[in-house]
Amino acid sequence: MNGQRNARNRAPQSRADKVRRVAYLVVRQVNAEDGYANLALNKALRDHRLSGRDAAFCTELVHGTLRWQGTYDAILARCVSRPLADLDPELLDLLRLGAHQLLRMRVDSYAAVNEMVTLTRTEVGQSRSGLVNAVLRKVSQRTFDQWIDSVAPAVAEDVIGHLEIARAHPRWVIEAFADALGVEPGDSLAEVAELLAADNEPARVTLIARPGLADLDELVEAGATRGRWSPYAAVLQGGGDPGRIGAVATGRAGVQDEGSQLVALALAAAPVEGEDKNWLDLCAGPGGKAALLAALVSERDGLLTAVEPLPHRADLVRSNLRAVHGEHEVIVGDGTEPTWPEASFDRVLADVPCSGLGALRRRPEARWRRTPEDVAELTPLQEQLLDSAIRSVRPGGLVAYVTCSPHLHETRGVVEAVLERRGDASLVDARPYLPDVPELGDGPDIQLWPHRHNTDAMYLALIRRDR
Ligand SMILES: C[S@@+](CC[C@H](N)C(=O)[O-])C[C@H]1O[C@@H](n2cnc3c(N)ncnc32)[C@H](O)[C@@H]1O
Repeated sequence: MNGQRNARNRAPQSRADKVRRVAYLVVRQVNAEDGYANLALNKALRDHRLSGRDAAFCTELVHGTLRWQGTYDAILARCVSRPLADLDPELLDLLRLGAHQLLRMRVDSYAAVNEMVTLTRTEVGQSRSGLVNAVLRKVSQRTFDQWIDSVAPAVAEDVIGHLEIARAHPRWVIEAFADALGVEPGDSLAEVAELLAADNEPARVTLIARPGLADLDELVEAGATRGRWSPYAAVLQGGGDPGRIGAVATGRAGVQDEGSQLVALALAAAPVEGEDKNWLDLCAGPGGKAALLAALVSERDGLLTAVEPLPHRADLVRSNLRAVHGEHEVIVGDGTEPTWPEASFDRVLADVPCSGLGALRRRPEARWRRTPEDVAELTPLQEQLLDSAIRSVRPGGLVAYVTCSPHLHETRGVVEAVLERRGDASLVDARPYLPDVPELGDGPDIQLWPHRHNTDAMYLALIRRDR
């Protein structure tokens, strides 16, 4: 134990050593404490003052290792003589980091093995470095594709089992995606495979020039390129810190996936008869869609009410709304227990808490952490929130039910159950309100996809309250 503590205090040898050590500490934190990779990584980059190429290398190490964890575990299981569950978790994370460098990064094998052996020595002790050396040397003897051929089931025997390893997604997630894409038993899974590949690419940083507050040209001048369908979207090619752009720093612009912009724009574009000044965002935190809706309703001389139960997320909503004209209200409260009279609003957004299976590009660890039970636990709340949204809208008004998950239990399952139970609201075809966006499906609802639209897999159902 003392040896370990002393070893930990030893200063890392070189720059590359230092970056690998930071990546190891982040992966450890994520796996040991159920941490969020993005939060832990950003903090570590700041604390250790890593920037530029070092930050990029560290990010790829952390994100890649976590994203491909299931695949690396299948490969490592072939290279370690005992069950992986019997290894110290620290050692397993070091091996995963080594496997990622050897199989999916252009790191020289000799350097990758040596650096990981040195890191093992300083982080867990000399006695384990021999095992890391031996295992990583075995890993380095094959390419990624050769390992997949060796450890994944053959496509002809078990195509989902093959994708599970070759594309690093749990079986239940692949099955849920296949269902949502309408794949029938016996159909090809080629499109599912495309989707899984898209999930393994980091998402681009997309910005929004909030309507009436910032001009898209401002973002373009700062190096972004125009989005494809949202008139307010711009993509920061090559990433970079959006906070350096003045319009983002002041809240006139923000960071928001184009899919997230599109579903809010569809809600705003669909016609309602009569007054159109009171809009509600029932699940508002952190406030990306709230800021867009508030900017749009301000242009109609109306106001947005935003509801969020978690105080720190309600603060984020306030911050996102800070540049928008008008006295928009943020209520810290539970959307299932309205403090406002029934039928108070002309338009309501219910962007409900969900499994997030549509945003796996952004959260590298999430796919291994989520379970089918999470989905089952969320659907009653999703139904209550949709029910509350319909109660809150006036007859003739519109509700947008939105998830960043394509899982059918969270999307159509919830909508069908609530509409059937209530009997006073009906689906509106949402597709005409995103006229330029291709491949929206058979309607009346809309499902966006990373592999088709290069957005998160956002789902939208537009619902009109009939009476
Ligand atoms: C998918 S996020 C919303 C994202 C947001 N619309 C945006 O674009 O930034 C769902 C939000 O619902 C909140 N939430 C959870 N339970 C809720 C409840 N009972 N009523 C209202 N909001 C709830 C969560 O805290 C979370 O902030």
